[in-house]
Amino acid sequence: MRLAVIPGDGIGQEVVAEGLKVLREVAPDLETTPYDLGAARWQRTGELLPDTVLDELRGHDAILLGAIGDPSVPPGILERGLLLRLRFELDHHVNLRPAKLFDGVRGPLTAEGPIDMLCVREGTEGPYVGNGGVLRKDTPHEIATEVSLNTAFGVERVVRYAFERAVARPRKHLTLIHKTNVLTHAGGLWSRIVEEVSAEFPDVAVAYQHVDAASMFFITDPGRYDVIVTDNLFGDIVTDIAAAVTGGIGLAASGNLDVSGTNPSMFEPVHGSAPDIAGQGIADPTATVLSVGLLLEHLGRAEQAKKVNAAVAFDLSTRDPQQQIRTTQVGDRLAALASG
Ligand SMILES: NC(=O)c1ccc[n+]([C@@H]2O[C@H](COP(=O)([O-])OP(=O)(O)OC[C@H]3O[C@@H](n4cnc5c(N)ncnc54)[C@H](O)[C@@H]3O)[C@@H](O)[C@H]2O)c1
Ligand SMILES: CC(C)[C@H](C(=O)O)[C@@H](O)C(=O)O
Ligand SMILES: [Mg+2]
Repeated sequence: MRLAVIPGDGIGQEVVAEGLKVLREVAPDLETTPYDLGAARWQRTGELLPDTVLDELRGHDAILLGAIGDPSVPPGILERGLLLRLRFELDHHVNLRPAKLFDGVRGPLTAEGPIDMLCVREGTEGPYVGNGGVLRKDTPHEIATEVSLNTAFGVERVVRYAFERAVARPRKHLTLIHKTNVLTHAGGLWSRIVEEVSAEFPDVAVAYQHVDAASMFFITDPGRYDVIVTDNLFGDIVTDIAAAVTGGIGLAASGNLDVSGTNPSMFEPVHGSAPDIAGQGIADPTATVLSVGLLLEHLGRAEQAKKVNAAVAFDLSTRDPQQQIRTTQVGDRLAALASG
């Protein structure tokens, strides 16, 4: 099996090195090919994602990505031209983001009790599609639009995936998060499709919350959530909140999935390139290592994934929260634990 590796920018480089350390311990047969994509390549050559590289990536079984984005590049160039282009071209319609409070991890909340949610964020539509523009530029009457695109096809496939995940979990509970009281066109489509698909999953209890109220409950009562399904932008925002309440963005893993299996799925930490700490060796690589766990699970290597997840769970249960993270030390420890 072949894995493409895109370390990308900032701490992406640092955390991917540690993710690979762990991967090599549990899956030494996985062949890895590094790809130099990101700010440095763009600065050097003006290239973001050449078509030839995209074609090569398609030939892999999966992709591991660190982070994309750099302060030296105007906002959006790398994010849209590289990261989102990968997600769109490879039809990563499910952006899967688990958020679990591991034993031994103290979140910032006073609320007690387990947190174990699985956010199914739509990945190829919504306001992310670039459907907009600017009129009367540089006048006092400038108008900017960013229109959210929601197709019945796109919503149905992500909603169906969320139900399939929910029915396989003990609580069998699914929450749709949207803003149907204001975004009535898109919200109406999402609500209707959830209702329709729910008829095929009578064992799954369905709840609905507006995204503003949900953002509050993520902090006051996160234990109420099991599986969540939501659109691309709401999903981006609530998964950073979910990460914060489960110990921080350094622990949050994700998978961008083409559920049909036509294209390679891509696994990455939820966090970005963190320019504020890049190069200091203090980024937590755990989110990347957990993303490696998701990747192995996706490739049907459940035993190897279990080793990775168990290594993280043990390490987190024994970490001293007062001690400053050293990226390479965490990676070394996780690799040693995973190999045992
Ligand atoms: N998937 C991605 O590649 C991705 C995701 C988010 C942001 N970005 C990009 O990254 C750049 C920076 O964005 P941002 O600052 O809004 O978000 P960010 O996630 O990079 O950083 C937010 C905060 O979290 C901290 N942080 C992030 N990851 C950490 C880790 N592993 N360990 C410890 N602390 C960590 C950072 O130091 C920072 O204080 C931007 O260019 C943005 O577009 C990329
Ligand atoms: C960098 C950006 C395009 C990306 C997103 O919004 O999806 C990031 O915030 C994420 O969560 O992966
Ligand atoms: Mg985000």
